[in-house]
Amino acid sequence: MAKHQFQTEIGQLLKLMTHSLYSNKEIFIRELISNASDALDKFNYLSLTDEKFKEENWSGKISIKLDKDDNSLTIGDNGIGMNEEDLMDNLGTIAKSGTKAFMENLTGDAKKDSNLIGQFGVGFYSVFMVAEKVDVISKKAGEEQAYMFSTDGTGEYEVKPVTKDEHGTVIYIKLKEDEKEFLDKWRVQEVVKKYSNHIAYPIILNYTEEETTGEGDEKETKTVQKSEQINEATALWTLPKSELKEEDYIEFYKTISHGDDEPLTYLHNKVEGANEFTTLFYIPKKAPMDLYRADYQPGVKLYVKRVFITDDDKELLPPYLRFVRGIIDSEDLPLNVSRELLQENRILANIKQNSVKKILGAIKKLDSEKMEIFTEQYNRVIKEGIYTDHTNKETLLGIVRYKSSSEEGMVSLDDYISRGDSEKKEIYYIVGADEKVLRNSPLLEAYKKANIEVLIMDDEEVDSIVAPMIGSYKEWTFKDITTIDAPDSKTEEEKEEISKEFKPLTDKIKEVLGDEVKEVKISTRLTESPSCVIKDASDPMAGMAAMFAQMGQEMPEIPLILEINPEHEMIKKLDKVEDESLFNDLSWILLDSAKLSEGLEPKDKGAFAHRVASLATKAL
Ligand SMILES: Nc1ncnc2c1ncn2[C@@H]1O[C@H](COP(=O)(O)OP(=O)(O)OP(=O)(O)O)[C@@H](O)[C@H]1O
Repeated sequence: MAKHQFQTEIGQLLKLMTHSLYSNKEIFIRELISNASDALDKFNYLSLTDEKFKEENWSGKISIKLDKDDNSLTIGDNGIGMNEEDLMDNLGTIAKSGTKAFMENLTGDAKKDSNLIGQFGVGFYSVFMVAEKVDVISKKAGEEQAYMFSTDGTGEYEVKPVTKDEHGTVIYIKLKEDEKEFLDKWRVQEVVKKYSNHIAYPIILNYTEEETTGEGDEKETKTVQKSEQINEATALWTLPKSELKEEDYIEFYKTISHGDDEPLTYLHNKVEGANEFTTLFYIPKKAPMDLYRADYQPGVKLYVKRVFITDDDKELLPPYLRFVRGIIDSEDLPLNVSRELLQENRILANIKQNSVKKILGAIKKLDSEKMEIFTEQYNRVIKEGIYTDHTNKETLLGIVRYKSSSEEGMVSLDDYISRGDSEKKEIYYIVGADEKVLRNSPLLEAYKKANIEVLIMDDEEVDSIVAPMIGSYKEWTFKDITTIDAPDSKTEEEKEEISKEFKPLTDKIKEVLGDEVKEVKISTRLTESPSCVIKDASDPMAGMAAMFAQMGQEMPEIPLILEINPEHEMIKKLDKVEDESLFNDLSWILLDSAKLSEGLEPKDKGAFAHRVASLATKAL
């Protein structure tokens, strides 16, 4: 018999499970039933679409057997089953994306780790919280040979051929001494009812009971085998909303998410008419671990008339809604709809469109406390949606939140608008990587002085691409404050006059800085700082910067314009400096310190430091 080593990550996971960081041991039943139900779904589909698997009288069921004498619990299904390779691939390794990240996040802090496990969903391995030894006996539908996968959860497993009549899987669990509660009929029934009541297949509990018959001398006690169905066996989403309680939805969510968290919100809709379908969607409280992985696992399952079709179609919802979990069940799609052609299917396109509207509607309706959680977890993917989903852009703009120069926390665009100038209808923003740098940017000074709110977009990677293409929201135009004239109270004539007055000075600074700046001009946007740099919005490259960033290429250098504050002491004095080398040093310092305030680097950091030191010495 071949012995195999578990993949390293599984070894770690098993250790965690056997030491049971997870307070909720009963969930192993939920996980095994959920796997059985998936296996039944898969066979059900085959039996309806593939001649080879059309069996007379097949009806999927899950059985649970309790054996007190043997101290064991067995869970079986007559589903798709696994062959030798499947057993090793599915149970001996974890292919699931995000596993590595999950393992890396483990800290050894039991409380934190158990939360993480809840989020990760441990599936089959949860059995090791209660098992001393596990045998998985399985026969794949359409194949002759059955196999047994055995392990005691200590790092090794064995696989050997065995005999088994029916296709499907039987999991024999030898319970640890102190886990006898799971041999109790009532306890198991309670757990099944709690989590798996609405699994679509019947769950049959087999157990023994002492039965006494007769009276007096005739009295006889016998152990009798009993068998009863302990769940409702109706898919939850097929039931009318009026029959379902919040806790039903929550427990069902735990089953499909394999976690212990409650969802942030859920929405259940039955659509009737030309196209009939039911959707049940959940928004998790915590973003899935693989949210930013290209190989993320989609969270929505497609059913056709209650027959499972796929859980691996990334097109059921737009990619930016990849955090949504749930079910789409269509009455109109053909059962044998080709999975490759799903994308082009008009019925499905219609369902998708409707689903997106419903999901976004539900998000918009979240109360402020839940919205805060939502923003924390999903703001970034909502921005992705703004960029990619033109149909729903306006709704998504109603959901996205930004930091603000005048308000605490995250603000909505609607709130911004309610505080803004309804004549001008402009939404001001500044993008950069560092919130602190942005908040202290000299470019903000004039806005602060004029009491104008500016959105602080500090998720540069995303915002620098998304913000410039927003255009407008509710007819309010987005304006990047680094590329527009600042608000001020001076008239054009006044500005011209000051510019003229300072022209000799700005010309002289430009001469010193040469090609480092495109232009030096007088600023009306500054109140406290002597200078600032802005990007030249008229440069064709400025408009293309977002495109470069999106293609993952380095941004082309956009020429900078140096603006100086004519009211500032330094500028007033600089106008009178006659010492040429001092004038040069001060000109460079004006530019380099302005760059630093915007999070940009001086061209020659050494020279900058040297100039500052030499000036400081002079000042002493
Ligand atoms: N009863 C079963 N019948 C057939 N295949 C099974 C059965 N139980 C498990 N498997 C296979 O083993 C794989 C691993 O199961 P496991 O519960 O660890 O993870 P999962 O179900 O894929 O993930 P998650 O539990 O997070 O959904 C399953 O994807 C499935 O292919």
